Amino acid sequence: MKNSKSYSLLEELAANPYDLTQAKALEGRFASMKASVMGIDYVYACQRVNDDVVDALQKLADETAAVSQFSRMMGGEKMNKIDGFECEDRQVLHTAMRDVFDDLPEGFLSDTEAVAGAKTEIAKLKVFCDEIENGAITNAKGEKFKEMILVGIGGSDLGPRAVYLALKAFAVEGRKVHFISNVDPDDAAAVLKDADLERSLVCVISKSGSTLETLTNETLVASNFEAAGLNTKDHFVCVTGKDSPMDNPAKYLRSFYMFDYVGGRYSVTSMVGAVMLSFGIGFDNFMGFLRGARKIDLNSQERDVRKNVSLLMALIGIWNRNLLDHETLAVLPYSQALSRFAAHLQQCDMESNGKRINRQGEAVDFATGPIVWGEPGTNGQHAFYQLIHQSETVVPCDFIGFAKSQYQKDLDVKGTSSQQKLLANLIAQSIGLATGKTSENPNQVFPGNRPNSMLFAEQLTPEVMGALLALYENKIAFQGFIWNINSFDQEGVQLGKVLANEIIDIFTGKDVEAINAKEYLKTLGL
Ligand SMILES: O=P(O)(O)OC[C@H]1O[C@H](O)[C@H](O)[C@@H](O)[C@@H]1O
Repeated sequence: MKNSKSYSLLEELAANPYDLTQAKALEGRFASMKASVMGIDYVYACQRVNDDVVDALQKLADETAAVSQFSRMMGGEKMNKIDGFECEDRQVLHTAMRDVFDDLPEGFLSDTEAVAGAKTEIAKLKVFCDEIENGAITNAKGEKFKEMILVGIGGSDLGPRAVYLALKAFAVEGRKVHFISNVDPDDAAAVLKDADLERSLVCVISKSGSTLETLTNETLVASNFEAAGLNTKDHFVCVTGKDSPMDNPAKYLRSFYMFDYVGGRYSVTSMVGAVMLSFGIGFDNFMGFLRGARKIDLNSQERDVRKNVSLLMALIGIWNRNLLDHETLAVLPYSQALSRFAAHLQQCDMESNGKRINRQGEAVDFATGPIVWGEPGTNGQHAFYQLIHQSETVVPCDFIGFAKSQYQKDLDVKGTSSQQKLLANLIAQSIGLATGKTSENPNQVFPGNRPNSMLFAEQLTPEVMGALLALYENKIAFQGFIWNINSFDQEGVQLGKVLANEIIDIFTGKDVEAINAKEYLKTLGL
């Protein structure tokens, strides 16, 4: 990236980034610095960019062939690899999971085998949902199921949970979904205390079929069902990779499949999200969610960065990370329903781009993925906005807002509705962070030039949620393409697993060296 002509131009422009604090700095920018897709507006007027910077970012995208790499990814080229070294050497085809709408315009051609696999699983799921709905599948007493317990962790929990909470307003009447992810026994105990096991399905999700936490929790939950005299075969469904250690249809009421070319953190639009979401919000709403994601995949094929929203988000992120040297990204949804969206993006972004070597196995000499964090507004304003306004650390922010609430239950208090109060705070924060404020009192100076963007839609519907998810998934992929790193493996999680297994061996009395662990355990009295 750094040896491209466009990068040198960007470095020159970064020497004097647009000053958002100057008088009338924002005038006329909101309309001109806006890219829209599917009724979602991406407003970047409060970023420290001008047209010259955006033109240079376009050149960077072109020089690094970002959009053509995206099409090669969709077409099935093995993008998950490191040349010359042992690696996963896999295709990356999460976009094929939503390329299932024959009425949507043909974009880049998706890998046909992956699309066929997605359609097969979706058809299987539709039958399952109908059988649950019409009572063809019930518990031993002939009662319909009304709860589902999802057992999974990482990509088998974070994305599904974030999307379910985001769309809980569209929940099927009378149905509830619970989540068990942590191996901490209290996580399962709290759910099992509340759930009505007799009326519950359990959806065990593990792509590898070998994740310690999930296998442990499956056994723990199964023991509770058995203790209640319930046959797990009547209640447990499974989502795993074909032929994984968990692939055992005889053991489950139903088995659904995900594929090795769908990374865990990109798997919400595969059966990993589908089974629980279709139960929780209904199959049609799940398909609406998929449709929104597909429409973004089509928009992500635009070569013009002023029209390709996820590419524009990626490039502005690179401008902030590499040219302005800002280390983190705060995702601040002014929507309580998106309470776990930043948590999902932590895995999707940081597990994808928290890398230090490029796709040729060489150390990179620039920063890569940002530290992603965030909480819904207005709550965050009462927690960490002091730092983002006045500390020396500049935190670029992604605001997310909606004109209408999901439930449309509101009340005018002192002349404004709660939604209006929410939006007033959202827009005030975006402007305040950008323009800052001078004062004679040094303690009341707001330096401003805190870059931020706004993603804004009419309402958080299943389709808009699918679009939001894909905007960030595709942004992350574009950044990896431009940085020339492999965004699709996760070697960094292996060391912890190996060390944990060594300590588990100590607990089981096996004779292992593990000097550090033994001294640590002794110090802690364990
Ligand atoms: O779905 P599983 O195979 O159980 O994996 C669950 C998670 O395990 C690890 O943490 C991986 O780094 C994640 O990418 C994955 O989502």
